[in-house]
Amino acid sequence: MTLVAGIDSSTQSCKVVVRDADSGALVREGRAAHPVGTEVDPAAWQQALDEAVADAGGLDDVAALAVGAQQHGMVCLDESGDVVRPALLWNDTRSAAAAADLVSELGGPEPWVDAVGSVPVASFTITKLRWLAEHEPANADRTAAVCLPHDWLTQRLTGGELHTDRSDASGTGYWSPSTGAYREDLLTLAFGRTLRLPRVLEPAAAAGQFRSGALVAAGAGDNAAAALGVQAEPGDVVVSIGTSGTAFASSVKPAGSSIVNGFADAQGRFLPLVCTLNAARVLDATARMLRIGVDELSELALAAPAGADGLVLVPYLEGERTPNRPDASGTLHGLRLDTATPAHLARAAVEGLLCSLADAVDALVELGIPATRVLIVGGGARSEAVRRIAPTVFGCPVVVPEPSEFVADGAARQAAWALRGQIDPPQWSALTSRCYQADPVPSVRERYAHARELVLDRPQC
Ligand SMILES: Nc1ncnc2c1ncn2[C@@H]1O[C@H](COP(=O)(O)OP(=O)(O)O)[C@@H](O)[C@H]1O
Ligand SMILES: O=C(CO)[C@@H](O)[C@H](O)COP(=O)(O)O
Repeated sequence: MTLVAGIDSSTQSCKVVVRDADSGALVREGRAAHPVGTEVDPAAWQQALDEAVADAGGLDDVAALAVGAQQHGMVCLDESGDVVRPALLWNDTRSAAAAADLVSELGGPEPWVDAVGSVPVASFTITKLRWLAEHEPANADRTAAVCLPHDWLTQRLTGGELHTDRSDASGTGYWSPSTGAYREDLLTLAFGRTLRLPRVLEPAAAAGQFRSGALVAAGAGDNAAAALGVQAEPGDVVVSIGTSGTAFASSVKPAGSSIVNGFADAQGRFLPLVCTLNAARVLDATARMLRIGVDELSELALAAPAGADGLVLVPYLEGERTPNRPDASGTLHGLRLDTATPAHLARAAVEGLLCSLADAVDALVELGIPATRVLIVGGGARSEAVRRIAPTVFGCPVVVPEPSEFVADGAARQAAWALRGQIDPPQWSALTSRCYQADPVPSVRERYAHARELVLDRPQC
């Protein structure tokens, strides 16, 4: 049996899967936690990767591997390749003002969509570089190269040059998915000068070799890797409920708007995507407030009536990216004596999270992306309440594949593809999934849409 490994270095943890290159069957897996926070020393990712690899029984017997990782994070390197400062992650909103400045300096949102497929918000690397130039000039001066989490880890595995792939390059704000070229003029606009950038590899290319001799494939941003992992079909919109909430679909043409990020995918196509900052951790936070676990939260939510008798949670607990409200806070509307119960709060949390993701799916549909099926993946998809309430909010049946580490799975599938050198990725066994159906309850989204406009920004401290 030929083995391949896939790595998911995501916001909260690092996961490793080892699979059969031909059938995709899972052979073994491992994981390790990442530090909390939106600013992380990349050495912590390396340490978690080493622990997760050990937990997965090592990689000595794999023939190829690839890294999927959280998108956008800014890893600055000096002339010797050493890290200049802790990486700023995709969910760090300190560069929100820099993002607004950059949008206006280029003449508004449309020129950005034309140039790089997306309008940069605080998540995008380019806005973090502007922030660095403005707030930490000494660190900016020391910076000779910039790369993303998957690029950095890939380089640590190969010991060679910096490489990236189309999907992660498309989240920087200085690479165009339409032309496949860097926009060093935009990097210069943001940072004042250009920097050494990773070489952008085609989907099935190799970045180098691991110390064991195994092939290291190009890797990808985590959402593009998940798209490879779920083997989505045309008409499928994938909704991922991890630390971030994302809705995305594969597209043969580039597609972006002021709300939809026009990313590239990991198969030579495109991946229009909408991302929110608040997803599975909305459930974690609500469970914490109620002093219960997420399984009990799910039971409570299912015990309350649809619409929670008018209690609405707008879940902007980390500010928000879509809509672009970096300073917003979460808000609870409709509190009355009868709705002041744990079950109502649990229901409002699940419905609020799902309403924000239904808005994300709508933004894709408005751009002409077909949504025949909605597939739900990510840690939050393990919640029975999420699965059963989702069709009432989305207004359509939802398909939930048997839980798996889809980002790591997609990275493993890419590794098998690069190893075999075929035109298309290998077709692995179809996923087992379950379809959830329920009557839509449109009033839930209507009330949420009203409440969404009423959130307050966090007070300045
Ligand atoms: N049964 C569950 N119900 C609700 N949330 C869950 C459940 N299992 C895991 N989670 C949540 O999923 C999140 C992790 O999901 P994951 O997709 O691995 O995130 P990421 O890739 O961003 O690190 C955590 O916040 C965790 O609490
Ligand atoms: O910023 C985005 C997508 O644009 C996020 O989806 C990150 O890629 C983080 O992903 P998770 O850790 O939540 O999987």
